[in-house]
Amino acid sequence: MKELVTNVKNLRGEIDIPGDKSISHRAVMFSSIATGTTTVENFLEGEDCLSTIHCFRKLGVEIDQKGTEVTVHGKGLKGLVEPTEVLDVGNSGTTARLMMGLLAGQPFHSVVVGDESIAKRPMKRVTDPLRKMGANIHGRADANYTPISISGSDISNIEFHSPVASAQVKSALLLAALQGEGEMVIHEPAKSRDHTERMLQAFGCEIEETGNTVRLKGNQTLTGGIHITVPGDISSAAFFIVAALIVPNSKITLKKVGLNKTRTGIIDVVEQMGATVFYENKNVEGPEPYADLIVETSELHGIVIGGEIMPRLIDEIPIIALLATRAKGTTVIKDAEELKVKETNRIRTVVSELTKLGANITETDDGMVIVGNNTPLHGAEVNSYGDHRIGMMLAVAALIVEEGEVLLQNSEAISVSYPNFFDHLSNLIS
Ligand SMILES: O=C(O)C1=C[C@@H](OP(=O)(O)O)[C@@H](O)[C@H](O)C1
Ligand SMILES: C=C(OP(=O)(O)O)C(=O)O
Repeated sequence: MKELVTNVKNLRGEIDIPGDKSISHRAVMFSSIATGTTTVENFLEGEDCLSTIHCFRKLGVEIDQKGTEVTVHGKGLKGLVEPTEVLDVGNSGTTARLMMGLLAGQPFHSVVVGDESIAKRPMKRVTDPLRKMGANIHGRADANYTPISISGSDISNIEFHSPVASAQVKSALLLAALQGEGEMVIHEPAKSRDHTERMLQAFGCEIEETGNTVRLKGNQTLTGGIHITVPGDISSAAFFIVAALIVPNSKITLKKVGLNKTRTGIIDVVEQMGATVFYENKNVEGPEPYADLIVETSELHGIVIGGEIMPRLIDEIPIIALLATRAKGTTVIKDAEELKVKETNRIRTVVSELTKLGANITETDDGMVIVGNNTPLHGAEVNSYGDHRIGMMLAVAALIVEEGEVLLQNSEAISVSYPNFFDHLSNLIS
């Protein structure tokens, strides 16, 4: 149980936001299946990305990791070896699903396992289209849940209309398709993050993105020997963006935050609610643009959040819900069913834990309704339920609790995506 800092007077200073989790996973995966030695800078040392490194080591890839610097000695798509142990993805849905796509086309047997939370997360969204491409996959509930076993087979590329806007599904299919015959075409109902597409191009692959559709020809090779700079994770920055907006008299700078358009929904939302985010030192030269963000305390009003923006801010909904408790009027979050299949059912855990702190928040079938008006928050015992984003949201909520103490159970989950979160937070508190 961790006692959280409460009743903070202001936040000041700057933070180097740790590397983007989605890009760090992909940097290790794609450099492992590329030729040559690739170096990665500002890799996220969170547990999820370390799980990806462990899995690729078990597939015979030599990877040197010293803090945020990683060197991957690529094996090429045909150089991976059959693992003699299970591939443990820990708490990482991204690792599980992307690995399934890659392993579907490899000429060996492998087993993907994860923790208690992973064992409840749906894998059919990947299994079903992969089977249509010829994959041989078995697991609990017709391969919906881990442990999942995969016996590699010949892959034929298909045209697929994904029922969900999910970068994990899209990326898993692209990893299988790289090894397949013919052209793969994936249509999504809304555009999901496109880090895979950008990184495949950096490794010399040809991929076409038009609207919500991607096209990739099979039998391509990845040419490594490149250097990848991972920008700061906007999903991690989001906790400090909101903290600065809601703690009185605050002004902070968040350094080198990734600004890929498929991820910046949080900035659109805070601006629609009445805040301004200022940019400095913009860098648009590499495949992933980034800039320093300056955020200060702001007056906010409630809005409706739903539709095409959802994939652009899906991981930020817990912290947006907290922000909405500080806005004038009501905020409605809809079209957020995907939150039910994350590390926890995030609609339920956000509503239950913010209710314990005194917020006026109600669960709906596809999201939540928050009546803001600066409802005072009070002390309580709360729980992350092992979900890193719920833990960080609650630590930010505690900052504005004026009376009583806030105790957080399962705070260690935060190291999944932001191991030095509490150090960064205390650096901003004078
Ligand atoms: O591809 C990725 O790196 C991710 C995609 C999203 O999941 P879905 O693809 O399930 O929407 C996101 O929630 C997750 O944190 C990371
Ligand atoms: C949903 C998340 O990650 P994953 O799906 O990789 O477990 C997240 O980081 O919020």
